[in-house]
Amino acid sequence: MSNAVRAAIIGATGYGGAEVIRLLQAHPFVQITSVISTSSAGTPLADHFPHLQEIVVDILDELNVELIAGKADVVFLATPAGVSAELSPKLLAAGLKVIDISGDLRLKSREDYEKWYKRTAAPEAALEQAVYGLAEVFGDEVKGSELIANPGCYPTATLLGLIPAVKAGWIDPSTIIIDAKSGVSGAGRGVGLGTHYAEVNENFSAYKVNKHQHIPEIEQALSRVAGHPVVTTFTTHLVPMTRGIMSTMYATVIGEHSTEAFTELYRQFYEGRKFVRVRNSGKMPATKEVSGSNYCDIGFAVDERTGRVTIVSVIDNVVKGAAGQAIQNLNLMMGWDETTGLLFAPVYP
Ligand SMILES: NC(=O)C1=CN([C@@H]2O[C@H](COP(=O)(O)OP(=O)(O)OC[C@H]3O[C@@H](n4cnc5c(N)ncnc54)[C@H](OP(=O)(O)O)[C@@H]3O)[C@@H](O)[C@H]2O)C=CC1
Ligand SMILES: CC(=O)N[C@@H](CCC(=O)OP(=O)(O)O)C(=O)O
Repeated sequence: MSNAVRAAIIGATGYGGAEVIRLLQAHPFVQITSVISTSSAGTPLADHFPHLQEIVVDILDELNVELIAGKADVVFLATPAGVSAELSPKLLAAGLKVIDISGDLRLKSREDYEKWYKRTAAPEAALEQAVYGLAEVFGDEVKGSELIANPGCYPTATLLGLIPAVKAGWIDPSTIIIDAKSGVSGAGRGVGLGTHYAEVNENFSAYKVNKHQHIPEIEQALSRVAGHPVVTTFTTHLVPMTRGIMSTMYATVIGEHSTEAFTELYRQFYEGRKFVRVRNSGKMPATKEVSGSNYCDIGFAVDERTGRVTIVSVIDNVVKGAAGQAIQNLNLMMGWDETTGLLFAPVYP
């Protein structure tokens, strides 16, 4: 691969970083040239993730911008909130393309970021430059860009499920309620009481109610599409499973639109976009049916009795909700087919 794009992954010892590495191993135009850790530099990646045995470079590098610029063309940041806000401007200044999987560059308003993330926001210039990489909706802006704010896992499932209906004016945005559930890998690899086996197994809990950092991200995108400010109710739940997000959304239908009509509207909206699969009329998707893949599957049911539609959208949080969509965005940035290296079936059962 002499003309391959050289990729570095920061946060390689975490779930998102490991998934970027797993997927890039099979990418025909990308070569991994650096896997980076702040806590374990000098040790083999396989000590942390024995499933990643055969990558070309397997000793973890330290985090050093000059070192990265000498080895790579593009950098994936799979790092906790706060890291990219400081690091991305330095990586860009060193001539690198940056794909940030964290939430640091998604909100255009510094004030919103500081309110919801409770951290110092990235510099204004970086926020202005960052393109929100919801590939199936804003993919045209991703093409040729240098800095991508990869969408959050919940916003990916939710926005892909809502945007066509909002854009068409078929649902009243002020009535939207989003009921979302995630598997535990969404919380990352770090240990904590909230993800302890005995706390999560055989349990089902709501968390961060009205406080979740993805609320402003969802509202920002819906407002942009609707053309006026939209606020929503968004509740997240932790499910005792490893991967997967299901976002169940309710809204009042404007006008007369059947389940079949919604199905057709979404099929037209996502025509030619391989990673969104609209289920046959009235059929609902399940998380296992997208597990390990870059697909987002969507189903609908209009209730004529209440005048509301129920929209169910599922993704794998680590793939379409993070690493897979990040690589889809790299494909778009580079002018490659967006599906390059990503067209594999889900793992089932
Ligand atoms: N898990 C998921 O499903 C999704 C996660 N995200 C976001 O992606 C990011 C990564 O998530 P995830 O992989 O789950 O988290 P993990 O906790 O599993 O991994 C994060 C990694 O970041 C590294 N890190 C920690 N501090 C620093 C630092 N100061 N500088 C550089 N690297 C650091 C750590 O590695 P080391 O200590 O070795 O440097 C760690 O392995 C987060 O912002 C998360 O919110 C987004 C969508 C979905
Ligand atoms: C199950 C679980 O805890 N999920 C995490 C998802 C975090 C995430 O992806 O955070 P950013 O998108 O903001 O980077 C959460 O709800 O906070």
